[in-house]
Amino acid sequence: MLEVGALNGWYGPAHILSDVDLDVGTGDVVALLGRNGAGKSTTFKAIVGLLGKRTGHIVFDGRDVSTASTHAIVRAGLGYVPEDRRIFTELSVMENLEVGRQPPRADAPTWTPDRLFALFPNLAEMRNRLGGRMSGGEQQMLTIARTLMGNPRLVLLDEPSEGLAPKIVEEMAHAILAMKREGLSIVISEQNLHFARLICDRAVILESGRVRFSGTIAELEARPEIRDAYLAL
Ligand SMILES: Nc1ncnc2c1ncn2[C@@H]1O[C@H](COP(=O)(O)OP(=O)(O)OP(=O)(O)O)[C@@H](O)[C@H]1O
Repeated sequence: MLEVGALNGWYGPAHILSDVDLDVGTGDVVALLGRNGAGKSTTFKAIVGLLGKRTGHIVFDGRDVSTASTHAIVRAGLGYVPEDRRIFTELSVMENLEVGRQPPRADAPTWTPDRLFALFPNLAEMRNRLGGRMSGGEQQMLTIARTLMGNPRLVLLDEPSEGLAPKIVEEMAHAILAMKREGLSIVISEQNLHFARLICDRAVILESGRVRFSGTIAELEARPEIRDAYLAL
Protein backbone atom coordinates (compact mmCIF):
# COMPACT_ATOMS: atom_id res chain seq x y z
CA MET A 1 0.00 0.00 0.00
CA LEU A 2 2.84 2.39 0.86
CA GLU A 3 6.48 1.95 -0.01
CA VAL A 4 8.92 4.63 1.11
CA GLY A 5 12.56 4.14 0.12
CA ALA A 6 15.72 6.16 0.84
CA LEU A 7 13.64 9.15 1.94
CA ASN A 8 15.72 12.23 2.73
CA GLY A 9 14.20 15.48 3.93
CA TRP A 10 15.36 19.00 4.74
CA TYR A 11 14.12 22.09 6.58
CA GLY A 12 16.08 24.78 4.74
CA PRO A 13 19.74 23.73 5.00
CA ALA A 14 19.09 21.30 7.88
CA HIS A 15 19.24 17.69 6.68
CA ILE A 16 16.69 15.97 8.96
CA LEU A 17 15.79 12.60 7.37
CA SER A 18 18.49 10.20 6.12
CA ASP A 19 17.54 7.25 3.96
CA VAL A 20 14.30 6.37 5.76
CA ASP A 21 12.61 3.18 4.53
CA LEU A 22 9.03 2.36 5.49
CA ASP A 23 6.74 -0.30 4.02
CA VAL A 24 3.07 -0.65 4.89
CA GLY A 25 1.02 -3.55 3.53
CA THR A 26 -2.75 -3.44 2.99
CA GLY A 27 -4.48 -3.55 6.37
CA ASP A 28 -1.22 -3.22 8.33
CA VAL A 29 -0.94 -1.03 11.40
CA VAL A 30 2.64 0.19 11.70
CA ALA A 31 4.11 2.24 14.55
CA LEU A 32 6.66 4.92 13.72
CA LEU A 33 8.44 5.29 17.04
CA GLY A 34 11.09 7.61 18.41
CA ARG A 35 11.80 10.26 20.99
CA ASN A 36 10.98 13.93 20.72
CA GLY A 37 12.73 15.35 17.66
CA ALA A 38 13.57 11.93 16.14
CA GLY A 39 11.94 12.88 12.83
CA LYS A 40 8.50 11.23 12.99
CA SER A 41 6.44 14.30 12.07
CA THR A 42 8.99 15.23 9.40
CA THR A 43 8.65 11.76 7.86
CA PHE A 44 4.87 12.19 7.63
CA LYS A 45 5.24 15.69 6.19
CA ALA A 46 7.72 14.41 3.61
CA ILE A 47 5.37 11.59 2.58
CA VAL A 48 2.45 13.96 2.01
CA GLY A 49 4.56 16.56 0.22
CA LEU A 50 4.59 19.22 2.94
CA LEU A 51 8.37 19.48 3.26
CA GLY A 52 10.27 22.05 1.19
CA LYS A 53 12.80 19.53 -0.05
CA ARG A 54 12.71 15.74 -0.11
CA THR A 55 14.35 13.01 -2.18
CA GLY A 56 13.79 9.26 -2.40
CA HIS A 57 10.86 7.28 -3.67
CA ILE A 58 7.31 7.08 -2.38
CA VAL A 59 4.91 4.64 -4.01
CA PHE A 60 1.33 4.76 -2.78
CA ASP A 61 -1.17 2.17 -3.95
CA GLY A 62 1.03 1.27 -6.92
CA ARG A 63 1.50 4.87 -8.00
CA ASP A 64 4.74 6.86 -7.78
CA VAL A 65 3.92 9.98 -5.75
CA SER A 66 7.54 10.96 -5.01
CA THR A 67 7.07 14.36 -6.61
CA ALA A 68 3.28 14.67 -6.39
CA SER A 69 1.59 17.63 -4.68
CA THR A 70 -0.11 17.24 -1.30
CA HIS A 71 -3.44 17.78 -2.99
CA ALA A 72 -2.82 14.94 -5.47
CA ILE A 73 -1.58 12.57 -2.74
CA VAL A 74 -4.63 13.17 -0.55
CA ARG A 75 -6.91 12.82 -3.59
CA ALA A 76 -5.25 9.45 -4.27
CA GLY A 77 -6.52 8.24 -0.86
CA LEU A 78 -3.79 9.00 1.64
CA GLY A 79 -5.19 10.67 4.79
CA TYR A 80 -2.97 12.68 7.14
CA VAL A 81 -3.83 13.74 10.69
CA PRO A 82 -1.19 16.22 11.92
CA GLU A 83 -0.11 16.54 15.52
CA ASP A 84 -1.80 19.90 16.04
CA ARG A 85 -5.54 19.37 15.93
CA ARG A 86 -6.77 21.45 13.05
CA ILE A 87 -10.47 21.48 13.62
CA PHE A 88 -12.65 24.44 12.72
CA THR A 89 -13.46 25.92 16.13
CA GLU A 90 -16.41 27.98 14.84
CA LEU A 91 -18.08 24.98 13.18
CA SER A 92 -20.08 22.23 14.88
CA VAL A 93 -18.99 18.59 14.99
CA MET A 94 -21.38 17.79 12.12
CA GLU A 95 -20.11 20.74 10.06
CA ASN A 96 -16.48 19.76 10.67
CA LEU A 97 -17.29 16.29 9.35
CA GLU A 98 -19.02 17.69 6.26
CA VAL A 99 -15.91 19.72 5.42
CA GLY A 100 -14.00 16.44 5.05
CA ARG A 101 -16.54 14.67 2.85
CA GLN A 102 -15.22 13.16 -0.40
CA PRO A 103 -16.89 10.78 -2.85
CA PRO A 104 -16.71 7.03 -2.06
CA ARG A 105 -13.60 5.31 -3.33
CA ALA A 106 -13.25 1.76 -4.69
CA ASP A 107 -11.34 -0.57 -2.34
CA ALA A 108 -11.66 1.78 0.65
CA PRO A 109 -14.23 1.82 3.45
CA THR A 110 -16.93 4.47 2.91
CA TRP A 111 -17.59 6.58 6.00
CA THR A 112 -20.69 8.56 6.93
CA PRO A 113 -21.28 10.66 10.06
CA ASP A 114 -23.42 7.83 11.51
CA ARG A 115 -20.69 5.24 10.98
CA LEU A 116 -18.16 7.61 12.53
CA PHE A 117 -20.40 8.21 15.53
CA ALA A 118 -20.45 4.44 16.08
CA LEU A 119 -16.63 4.52 16.01
CA PHE A 120 -16.37 7.56 18.33
CA PRO A 121 -19.50 7.37 20.56
CA ASN A 122 -18.65 10.50 22.52
CA LEU A 123 -18.73 12.58 19.32
CA ALA A 124 -22.30 11.37 18.73
CA GLU A 125 -23.38 12.98 22.00
CA MET A 126 -22.02 16.38 20.94
CA ARG A 127 -22.82 16.52 17.24
CA ASN A 128 -24.08 20.12 17.43
CA ARG A 129 -21.32 21.40 19.71
CA LEU A 130 -18.80 23.92 18.35
CA GLY A 131 -15.31 22.51 17.82
CA GLY A 132 -13.83 25.21 20.04
CA ARG A 133 -15.89 23.95 22.98
CA MET A 134 -14.49 20.43 22.97
CA SER A 135 -11.68 18.93 25.05
CA GLY A 136 -8.32 18.14 23.48
CA GLY A 137 -9.14 14.44 23.27
CA GLU A 138 -12.51 15.10 21.64
CA GLN A 139 -10.86 17.43 19.14
CA GLN A 140 -8.30 14.72 18.36
CA MET A 141 -11.11 12.24 17.65
CA LEU A 142 -12.93 14.79 15.51
CA THR A 143 -9.78 15.41 13.46
CA ILE A 144 -9.43 11.68 12.78
CA ALA A 145 -13.16 11.36 12.00
CA ARG A 146 -12.99 14.29 9.57
CA THR A 147 -10.04 12.69 7.78
CA LEU A 148 -12.00 9.42 7.49
CA MET A 149 -14.84 11.36 5.77
CA GLY A 150 -12.40 11.55 2.83
CA ASN A 151 -12.59 7.72 2.57
CA PRO A 152 -8.81 7.18 2.60
CA ARG A 153 -7.12 3.83 1.99
CA LEU A 154 -4.27 4.64 4.35
CA VAL A 155 -3.98 7.14 7.20
CA LEU A 156 -0.95 8.69 8.88
CA LEU A 157 -1.79 9.56 12.50
CA ASP A 158 0.75 11.83 14.19
CA GLU A 159 0.84 11.04 17.94
CA PRO A 160 -2.88 10.32 18.36
CA SER A 161 -2.55 9.49 22.07
CA GLU A 162 -0.49 12.55 23.03
CA GLY A 163 -1.86 14.43 26.01
CA LEU A 164 -4.97 12.27 26.35
CA ALA A 165 -6.40 10.97 29.64
CA PRO A 166 -5.98 7.17 30.07
CA LYS A 167 -9.68 6.48 29.49
CA ILE A 168 -9.64 8.47 26.23
CA VAL A 169 -6.45 6.68 25.15
CA GLU A 170 -8.33 3.40 25.53
CA GLU A 171 -11.23 4.70 23.41
CA MET A 172 -8.74 5.87 20.79
CA ALA A 173 -7.14 2.40 20.69
CA HIS A 174 -10.58 0.78 20.19
CA ALA A 175 -11.39 3.20 17.38
CA ILE A 176 -8.08 2.53 15.60
CA LEU A 177 -8.60 -1.24 15.92
CA ALA A 178 -12.07 -0.81 14.38
CA MET A 179 -10.51 1.18 11.53
CA LYS A 180 -8.07 -1.69 11.01
CA ARG A 181 -10.96 -4.19 10.90
CA GLU A 182 -12.45 -2.10 8.08
CA GLY A 183 -9.28 -2.82 6.11
CA LEU A 184 -7.61 0.58 6.47
CA SER A 185 -3.82 0.69 6.48
CA ILE A 186 -2.53 2.87 9.31
CA VAL A 187 0.78 4.39 10.38
CA ILE A 188 0.88 5.83 13.90
CA SER A 189 3.70 7.91 15.28
CA GLU A 190 4.36 7.59 19.01
CA GLN A 191 7.15 8.35 21.46
CA ASN A 192 6.79 5.16 23.48
CA LEU A 193 5.56 1.62 23.15
CA HIS A 194 2.58 1.72 25.53
CA PHE A 195 -0.04 2.77 23.00
CA ALA A 196 1.64 1.19 19.98
CA ARG A 197 1.73 -2.28 21.50
CA LEU A 198 -2.07 -2.23 21.91
CA ILE A 199 -2.75 -1.82 18.21
CA CYS A 200 0.30 -2.18 15.98
CA ASP A 201 1.69 -5.21 14.16
CA ARG A 202 5.07 -3.76 13.30
CA ALA A 203 7.35 -0.96 14.43
CA VAL A 204 9.95 1.26 12.83
CA ILE A 205 12.15 3.25 15.21
CA LEU A 206 13.73 6.56 14.20
CA GLU A 207 16.56 8.37 15.89
CA SER A 208 18.21 11.51 14.45
CA GLY A 209 16.20 10.99 11.26
CA ARG A 210 17.52 7.46 10.62
CA VAL A 211 15.84 4.07 10.98
CA ARG A 212 17.40 2.23 13.94
CA PHE A 213 15.01 -0.74 14.10
CA SER A 214 12.38 -2.28 11.88
CA GLY A 215 10.48 -5.43 12.85
CA THR A 216 7.47 -6.84 14.61
CA ILE A 217 6.29 -5.56 17.99
CA ALA A 218 7.18 -9.00 19.44
CA GLU A 219 10.73 -8.69 18.09
CA LEU A 220 11.01 -5.24 19.61
CA GLU A 221 9.72 -6.42 22.99
CA ALA A 222 12.44 -9.07 22.98
CA ARG A 223 15.11 -6.35 22.54
CA PRO A 224 14.94 -4.16 25.69
CA GLU A 225 18.30 -2.56 24.81
CA ILE A 226 16.77 -1.07 21.65
CA ARG A 227 13.79 0.23 23.57
CA ASP A 228 16.07 1.78 26.23
CA ALA A 229 18.35 3.37 23.64
CA TYR A 230 15.74 4.92 21.35
CA LEU A 231 12.34 5.25 23.05
CA ALA A 232 10.84 7.44 25.74
CA LEU A 233 9.88 5.55 28.90
N1 LIG B 1 10.06 23.85 10.88
C1 LIG B 1 11.26 23.36 11.24
N2 LIG B 1 12.40 23.99 10.89
C2 LIG B 1 13.61 23.51 11.22
N3 LIG B 1 13.80 22.37 11.93
C3 LIG B 1 12.70 21.71 12.31
C4 LIG B 1 11.37 22.16 11.99
N4 LIG B 1 10.48 21.28 12.52
C5 LIG B 1 11.22 20.32 13.13
N5 LIG B 1 12.54 20.56 13.01
C6 LIG B 1 13.64 19.73 13.52
O1 LIG B 1 13.59 18.48 12.83
C7 LIG B 1 13.91 17.41 13.72
C8 LIG B 1 12.79 16.37 13.68
O2 LIG B 1 11.59 16.94 14.21
P1 LIG B 1 10.19 16.18 14.18
O3 LIG B 1 9.15 17.17 14.55
O4 LIG B 1 10.06 15.46 12.89
O5 LIG B 1 10.39 15.13 15.33
P2 LIG B 1 9.32 14.15 15.96
O6 LIG B 1 9.98 12.82 16.04
O7 LIG B 1 8.04 14.25 15.25
O8 LIG B 1 9.19 14.72 17.42
P3 LIG B 1 7.92 15.32 18.19
O9 LIG B 1 7.50 14.23 19.05
O10 LIG B 1 8.52 16.47 18.93
O11 LIG B 1 6.91 15.74 17.17
C9 LIG B 1 14.14 18.04 15.09
O12 LIG B 1 15.53 18.19 15.26
C10 LIG B 1 13.46 19.38 14.97
O13 LIG B 1 14.12 20.31 15.79
